[in-house]
Amino acid sequence: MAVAASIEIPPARVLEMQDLAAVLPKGVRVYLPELGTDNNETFVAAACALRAIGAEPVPHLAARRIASHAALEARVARLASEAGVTDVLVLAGSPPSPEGPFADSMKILETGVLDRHGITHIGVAGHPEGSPHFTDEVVQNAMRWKADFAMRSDAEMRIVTQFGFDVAGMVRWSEEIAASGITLPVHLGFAGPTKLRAMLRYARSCGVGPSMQVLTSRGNALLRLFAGYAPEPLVRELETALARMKTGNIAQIHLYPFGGSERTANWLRARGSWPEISA
Ligand SMILES: NC(=O)C1=CN([C@@H]2O[C@H](COP(=O)(O)OP(=O)(O)OC[C@H]3O[C@@H](n4cnc5c(N)ncnc54)[C@H](O)[C@@H]3O)[C@@H](O)[C@H]2O)C=CC1
Ligand SMILES: Nc1nc(=O)c2c([nH]1)NC[C@@H]1CN(c3ccc(C(=O)N[C@@H](CCC(=O)O)C(=O)O)cc3)CN21
Repeated sequence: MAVAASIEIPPARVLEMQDLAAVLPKGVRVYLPELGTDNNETFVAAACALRAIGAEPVPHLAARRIASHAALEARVARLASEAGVTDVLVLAGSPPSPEGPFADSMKILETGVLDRHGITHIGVAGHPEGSPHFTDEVVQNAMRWKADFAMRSDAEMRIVTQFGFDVAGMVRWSEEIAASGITLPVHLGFAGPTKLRAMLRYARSCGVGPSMQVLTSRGNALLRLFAGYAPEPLVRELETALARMKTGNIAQIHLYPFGGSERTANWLRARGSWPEISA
């Protein structure tokens, strides 16, 4: 069976899209990344547009980009009250040093602000292949902290991973965290079908490194130089693995289209990852 999928589309792009309802099915989670370029107005408008077609807006809250407690409160309050947002993804965010009082996702979670505004679902980041920005120990401690927070919190939490290309590694990592007692569902990140050049540029800027070797070793199937990058073989490989897995923590996949939102959406629909979820 086709694995279910969510998608990530920058808020400004959501507002530009001509016929959202034709591109996105009801019930699908649409993450709104914080790229440091969109203000509250744009985030709220994009979340409202998604809500209006029956999709589930999931704005990112990037800790390092939030200037103050008041700014955090204002963003969450508006998203919740004006767009009915109940689901967010809390991340460190890209800046190497914080712009305000929040250095990491934990600092946001512990404010209680999400709870106060009726956020019932929270995603946090997972890093199956580590990151050049921090050590494995740092990321493991963070994962443990997030799992402990999930036990204290009323919100339903999940792990959303950075995109990668090494499916065997992602599956192994998911099994390892389950074995270590972290029972949160995992949504595995993949780059959507897009221009090769765009995908490579983002992989570089997002610090996706080790699993890039899979791309070169798998050659033609993934990297069709003229057609671009196609994730279908990786997602097929995941579906085969899922059918055999004992731990059931891999709940779905999350797509990063990097400029190819419609293309990613059309591919997900065509492959059966987007059955229409009735309201
Ligand atoms: N959908 C998306 O946009 C995704 C983005 N990411 C990115 O992965 C990075 C890590 O984020 P999280 O796992 O949410 O971290 P986090 O906020 O959960 O923090 C975990 C630990 O890593 C440290 N840390 C995080 N970023 C750091 C950096 N740039 N330099 C040094 N230490 C750092 C924190 O201080 C903390 O100890 C962020 O840049 C985030 O934006 C990861 C997954 C998905
Ligand atoms: N460490 C890290 N930092 C990040 O900023 C980051 C990650 N990881 N992981 C993935 C997410 C998703 N990111 C992005 C980055 C750019 C666009 C973006 O600007 N898209 C435009 C232009 C695309 C193009 O290059 O053509 C769009 O219109 O979709 C979307 C998502 C950045 N993200």
